Amino acid sequence: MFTGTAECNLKCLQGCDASVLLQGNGTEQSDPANKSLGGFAVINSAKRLLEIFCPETVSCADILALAARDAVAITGGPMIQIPTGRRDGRESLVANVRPNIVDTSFTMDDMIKIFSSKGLSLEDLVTLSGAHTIGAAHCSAFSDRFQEDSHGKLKLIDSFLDTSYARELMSMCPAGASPSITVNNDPETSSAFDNQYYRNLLAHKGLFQSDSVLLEDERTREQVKDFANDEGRFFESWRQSFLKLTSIGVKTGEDGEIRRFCSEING
Ligand code: HEM
Ligand SMILES: [Ca+2]
Repeated sequence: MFTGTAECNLKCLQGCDASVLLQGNGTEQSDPANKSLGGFAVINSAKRLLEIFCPETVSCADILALAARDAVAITGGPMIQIPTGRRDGRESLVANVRPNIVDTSFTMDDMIKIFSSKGLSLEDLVTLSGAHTIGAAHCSAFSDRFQEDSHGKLKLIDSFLDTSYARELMSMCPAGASPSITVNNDPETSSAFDNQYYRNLLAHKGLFQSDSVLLEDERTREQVKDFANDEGRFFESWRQSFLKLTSIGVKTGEDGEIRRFCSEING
């Protein structure tokens, strides 16, 4: 018991306190970076059940951390025991989002800065980026890495991207495509939590610029190779980094509250 939340993607702004679940004008959900977040209904219904059987005991921050933990295990990743006892925040401000999250256009130095401000190391950055072995992304998150010329031919903007992969991405995300289209983060095994993400990086098939840079930069290249060659090493590192991620700025004691509904603070 704690005595943070895996709002993965480092959406732990004032600590992992489920602030991202709060609805209303000007909350964190109003930032475009949070537009694609989903699963709120699942968290809310878990909370509703818990309130029936065990009222005002389990925080939304714990539910979120445990859900992220379980998502990894269910898709074949390591099962990790994590402490509980996080309390929920009472504040959620859109202005706090931008300064605290990594954008896909960030350089390695930018990423290091944000990660270290949360107590996360370079090794944590490489490890936690491995979450992109599952899930999907909207075209807008990577479409600036290539262009389609007037003859429909590929023009590579980011030369670090594999040409045939870029061509595939371009055909899935043609100019003028619907903004709701999504593409798998891991083109090989998008529903399996495995080390394929790192193999993709070696093949220059990292979907986001922020993924590719992990191979490009010599400070992280060896770790990428290591994880690509040895899934056990990735999983072991994941256990440690995930535990750190879910412990960032946890509220305990008199700090925060146990929300009755995850989408709103207690009255
Ligand atoms: C290192 C900086 C990171 C950047 C720049 C980044 C960026 C992104 C972007 C742009 C998307 C696609 C969103 C969309 O278009 O819908 C995404 C998806 C995703 N990210 Fe990250 N991310 C980062 C780190 C992380 C971390 C640390 C985790 C978890 C530990 C994570 C887990 C995920 C997952 C699971 C998805 C797929 C979501 C889905 O399928 O709906 N990411 N990320
Ligand atoms: Ca995978």
